[in-house]
Amino acid sequence: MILDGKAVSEKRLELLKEMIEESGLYPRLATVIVGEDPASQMYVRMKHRACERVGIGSIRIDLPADASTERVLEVIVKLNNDPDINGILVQMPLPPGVDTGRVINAVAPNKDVDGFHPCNIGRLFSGDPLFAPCTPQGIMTILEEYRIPIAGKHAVVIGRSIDVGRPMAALLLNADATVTICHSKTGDLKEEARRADILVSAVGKAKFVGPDMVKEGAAVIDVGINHDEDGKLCGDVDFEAVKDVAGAITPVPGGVGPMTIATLMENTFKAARLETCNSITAW
Ligand SMILES: Nc1nc2c(c(=O)[nH]1)N[C@@H](CN(C=O)c1ccc(C(=O)N[C@@H](CCC(=O)O)C(=O)O)cc1)CN2
Repeated sequence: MILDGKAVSEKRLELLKEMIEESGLYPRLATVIVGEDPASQMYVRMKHRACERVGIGSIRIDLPADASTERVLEVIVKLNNDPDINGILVQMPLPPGVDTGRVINAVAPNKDVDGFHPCNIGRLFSGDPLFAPCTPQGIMTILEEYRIPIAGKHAVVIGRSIDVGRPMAALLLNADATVTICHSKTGDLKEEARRADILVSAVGKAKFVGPDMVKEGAAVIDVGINHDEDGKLCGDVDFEAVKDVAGAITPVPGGVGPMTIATLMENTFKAARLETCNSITAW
């Protein structure tokens, strides 16, 4: 079975549009992009288009590639204090001259719709998430939509990044999976992967996951954004070789990517709702 992330994202965006209309709220997202990286520029454009589609207002702040960390922080502090802004997204990766950690820590946790702030990561790991990072949360939505069982299953996450691998593991754990995180120093990665009922690959290497790493019938989730030898977009999984072994598999494109954006929209609506009902004082 192909897990069609594009179709799920379309469905979720339509539902969200109705929910926003019914709420009478007008959520607002600010994006901050530093530099001219073409892929980042495209993702930010996609995010603003999605905002327009569902009824979220958005502003975009462009900074030059040579912007200092202090300049980026200045922009974030202003957005934190702007009562008209519910969500703040700083497009990643930042140029090497900008201190990513300081930037992430500067975003107000209640506006952190990317879920990268340590407070949000901490809440996620404590089993009480507020904003979970969009890519792993989007994957949970795909699994839920296709009714892939998680509780009691063995999930293996390949990759331990703070934006995907670690939060993915926390979300799966919160859903009662038994979770293994694998990384570059894992002894026998193939053997670990082969034990997975749910295998998530967030490595960033084309064709990293082959059929010999997949248990018959497993759900295989591909987070990779790579290009093959012909320059064509592809994931970490050798899709053609794995699809007949896996019970379910996400394609690239059309799998996890669109869910990242749909989840960002959902998180932004959540931020607006939380502000309205003032429940955020729990911070
Ligand atoms: N601040 C953030 N930065 C980044 C995030 C993030 O969640 N927050 N994730 C990625 C990039 N990303 C969103 O920012 C993203 C990547 C891919 C897609 C997507 O829909 N891809 C399409 C293919 C598009 C194409 O033609 O290349 C697909 O997979 O079908 C959306 C968002 C890193 N940075």
